[in-house]
Amino acid sequence: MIAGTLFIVAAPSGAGKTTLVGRLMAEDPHVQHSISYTTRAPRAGEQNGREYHFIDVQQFLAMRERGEFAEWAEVHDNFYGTSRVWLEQRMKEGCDMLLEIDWQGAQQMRRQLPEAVSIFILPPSIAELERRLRKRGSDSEDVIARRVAGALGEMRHVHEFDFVIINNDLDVALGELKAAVRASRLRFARQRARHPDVFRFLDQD
Ligand SMILES: Nc1nc2c(ncn2[C@@H]2O[C@H](COP(=O)(O)OP(=O)(O)O)[C@@H](O)[C@H]2O)c(=O)[nH]1
Ligand SMILES: Nc1ncnc2c1ncn2[C@@H]1O[C@H](COP(=O)(O)OP(=O)(O)O)[C@@H](O)[C@H]1O
Repeated sequence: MIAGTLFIVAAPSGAGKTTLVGRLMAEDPHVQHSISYTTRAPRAGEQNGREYHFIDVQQFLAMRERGEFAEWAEVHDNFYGTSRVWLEQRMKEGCDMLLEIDWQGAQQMRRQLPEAVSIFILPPSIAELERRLRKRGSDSEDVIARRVAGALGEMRHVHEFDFVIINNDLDVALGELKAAVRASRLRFARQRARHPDVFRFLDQD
């Protein structure tokens, strides 16, 4: 059976995960980014089907009801979810998949695929996190305040992750992310050879 590795990247809003993942994808053609569904409004410059599939709450709840999400969560008053069909299809084809999801989604994915590799990105400090959210210029003051207030609660889940990367210097953090991906691929290939039964998630129809 051919199966890819599942990478989960989580971080508080503003830590730099989108920037880091974007750089990783540009350099590593073997990893595919799953495009989540969200009820959040698109930011300036975001395109439907590129950063996210933007849908309304009714559509999201209907998809959730039909079991179409491999995982979903409510984060900062918006719903986010990963398409189950898309994820399973790509992984069965042998693609390495990367999910940029929050800690709640990470917990749900680990229950289904304990071999998933999870990476948590930390900002150097809360003050720097706030500066980065301001610098990004995509959110109102009210939204920034809510994201900063939520960051500590999200960071309490850091110990649940396999790798922790502090995104202080971007190039250093990218190097660590690439090293984590490389190490996990090797470990995953060895595990898969020894314990094919643990990949039952990929065998479900
Ligand atoms: N559980 C889950 N969380 C998601 C998903 N997509 C995005 N998120 C998380 O939702 C949070 C907010 O994302 P977003 O609105 O894009 O803001 P940003 O993190 O500041 O770029 C982040 O923690 C994301 O990782 C998803 O499909 N599932
Ligand atoms: N290492 C870094 N040093 C300084 N600024 C950074 C760094 N990494 C990301 N940023 C900037 O911080 C802001 C938030 O980054 P982003 O990738 O959107 O975060 P997230 O996806 O985690 O919310 C962006 O303006 C980005 O350019």
